[in-house]
Amino acid sequence: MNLRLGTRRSTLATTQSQMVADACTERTGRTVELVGVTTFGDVTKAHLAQLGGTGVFVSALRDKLVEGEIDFAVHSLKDLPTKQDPRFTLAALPERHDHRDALVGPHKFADLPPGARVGTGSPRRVAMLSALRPDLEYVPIRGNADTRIGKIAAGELDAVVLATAGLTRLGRSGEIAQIFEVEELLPAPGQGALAVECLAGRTDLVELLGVLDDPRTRSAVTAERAVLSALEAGCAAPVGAFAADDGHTLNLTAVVVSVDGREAVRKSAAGSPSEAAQLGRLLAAEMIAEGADRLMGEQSH
Ligand SMILES: NCc1[nH]cc(CCC(=O)O)c1CC(=O)O
Repeated sequence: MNLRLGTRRSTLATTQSQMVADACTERTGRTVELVGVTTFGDVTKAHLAQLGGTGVFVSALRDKLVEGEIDFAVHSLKDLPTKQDPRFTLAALPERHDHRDALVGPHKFADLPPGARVGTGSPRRVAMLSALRPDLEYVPIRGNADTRIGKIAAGELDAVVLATAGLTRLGRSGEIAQIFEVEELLPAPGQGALAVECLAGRTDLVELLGVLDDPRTRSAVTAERAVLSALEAGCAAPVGAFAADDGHTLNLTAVVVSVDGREAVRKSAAGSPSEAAQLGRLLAAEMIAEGADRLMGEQSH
């Protein structure tokens, strides 16, 4: 019997889901059918920061898992709330794509003239880019990559900032003017990684889908998300984190930035990949001791 894979209907989401479906068929021999699901995040026009950013793209897919209308779902990991929901399990975290953020538009970031308009819906991107170029105008935008990039041609914006992974999956990496290095712009925790989720009780599926899991991706994003969770920050908070697992050591860096980009608490730590969650929690505790929660607190009201 076909496996039913639930996916948001955006081009990026269906492209990502089809990639997972193809890998699943290739490795298990099972046929996978994509089932489109509309989520609240897809239909609301509100800015993510107003929505809190967490779960608006996820809950409708999870409802379909519970109702048995789909067997598993593919999310962008960075859209998945860090709060554990015991009904579900991450059966696989496939090998991560590029984790970095990209600038789309005719100019490199340093060449944008003062006052140039840069479109992004992410408080994290605004805070970190403001630290580099406080003289630019950061414009909140919503919608899919096509809509956002279209605003440049329409003359509404001079540039937009999007995830490299999303652009690459959409076949639009040719439009990237610059990829920001993590030293300039630390990515969202889990950015570039996909999450293959099913009901925790479906042990048959957990085992079958486990063939798609990449252990180094899992340890890295586990540490990144542990930082986010320990800071009690949502997906829309100005928190960046990136970890790399070379097979022996997990190297983690995280930052909390004030909205205006003027203050930041940035720290790094290294540890065993098998203790990724603890590494993230310990680093978050050190960051809070250095005032990260004060910066976080400023966001909350
Ligand atoms: N809801 C936004 C979102 N969620 C995941 C991605 C990119 C793909 C990824 O991180 O895997 C994006 C778009 C963006 O940040 O440009």
